Amino acid sequence: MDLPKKVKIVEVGPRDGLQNEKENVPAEVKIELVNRLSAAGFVNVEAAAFVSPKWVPQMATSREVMDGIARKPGVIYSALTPNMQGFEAALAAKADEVVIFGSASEAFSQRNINCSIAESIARFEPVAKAAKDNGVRLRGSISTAFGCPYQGDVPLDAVADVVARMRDLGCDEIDIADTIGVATPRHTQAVMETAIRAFRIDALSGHFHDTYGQALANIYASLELGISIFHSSVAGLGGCPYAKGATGNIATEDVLYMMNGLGIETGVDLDAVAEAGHYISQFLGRKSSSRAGNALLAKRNG
Ligand SMILES: CC(C)(COP(=O)([O-])OP(=O)([O-])OC[C@H]1O[C@@H](n2cnc3c(N)ncnc32)[C@H](O)[C@@H]1OP(=O)([O-])[O-])[C@@H](O)C(=O)NCCC(=O)NCCSC(=O)C[C@@](C)(O)CC(=O)[O-]
Repeated sequence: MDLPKKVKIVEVGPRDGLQNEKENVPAEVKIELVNRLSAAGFVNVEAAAFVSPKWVPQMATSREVMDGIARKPGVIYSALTPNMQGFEAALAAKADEVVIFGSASEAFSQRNINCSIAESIARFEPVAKAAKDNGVRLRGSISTAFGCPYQGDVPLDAVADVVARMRDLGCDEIDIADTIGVATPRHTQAVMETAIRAFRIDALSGHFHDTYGQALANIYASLELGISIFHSSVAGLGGCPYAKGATGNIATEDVLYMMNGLGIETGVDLDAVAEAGHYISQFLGRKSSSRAGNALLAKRNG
């Protein structure tokens, strides 16, 4: 199959990327980051999570962030919402899209959202209905679709089951997430083919962490199947608080460099993203983990 000519990159750095930072990242820094990212051309930026601040303290500034960003017309600003309390907060903060986040592994579901998979779907039902009633886009995210830090292997049937449940809730888009970055290309294709049998291919996305350095290869393997939505984090920020040792998402700059080389349109300005990556890395006091981002900045600086 030919590779897609155009892909959508969902920038998840301000949420997935920063949620695990030990040091408090002030709202104004997050706001500046989101503004730089929307200016760079992303049509979807994951900016907030309305979750319990006891569970994920870094996301406690989500309302401030949503209130402070300069909204660019046409950009979808997304927020995670595990339950109705989160949905009400996201609605009040004018999120364009809410994300219900479940798991293909029972053990991870318990650690991450303190309930079983079946209980999580029951919690998502009113959120999904409220999203539809209020004209808010609904995205479903499925963690540990390729492996679980607590349970190990995750069967394909378990992924198919959660994709079907998210579909039946009315999700506009469904993310297949490699939370701990263990997938390899053929495994990626097996999981994605399973998801494609249960949901529209043009609304399925790949969310790859880069723990074992496989994320770009997994994105390429997904492109070969026709998947055309991918998540990534500027400067490769991130890690999940409930997946010890897992590194960040694949760096956005690296994905853009590959897409540009393949002649696949993204609508995003790689240099502007590299600058945004430099901005947040300087704030955090460490080097960006994006190879392409670092190479571009080194070239710029002579
Ligand atoms: C789901 C809960 C809330 C259940 O947590 P719980 O303790 O079972 O919930 P509860 O309903 O019993 O409520 C307990 C307390 O939490 C409060 N609470 C309850 N809900 C909310 C809310 N929405 N916003 C703010 N506060 C809330 C509630 O008000 C109460 O406060 P208290 O009376 O004790 O003061 C909790 O487990 C939680 O917040 N977990 C957060 C998990 C999380 O954010 N994980 C990281 C994001 S997922 C991820 O990164 C993976 C992804 C998406 O990127 C894809 C991938 O790579 O895999």
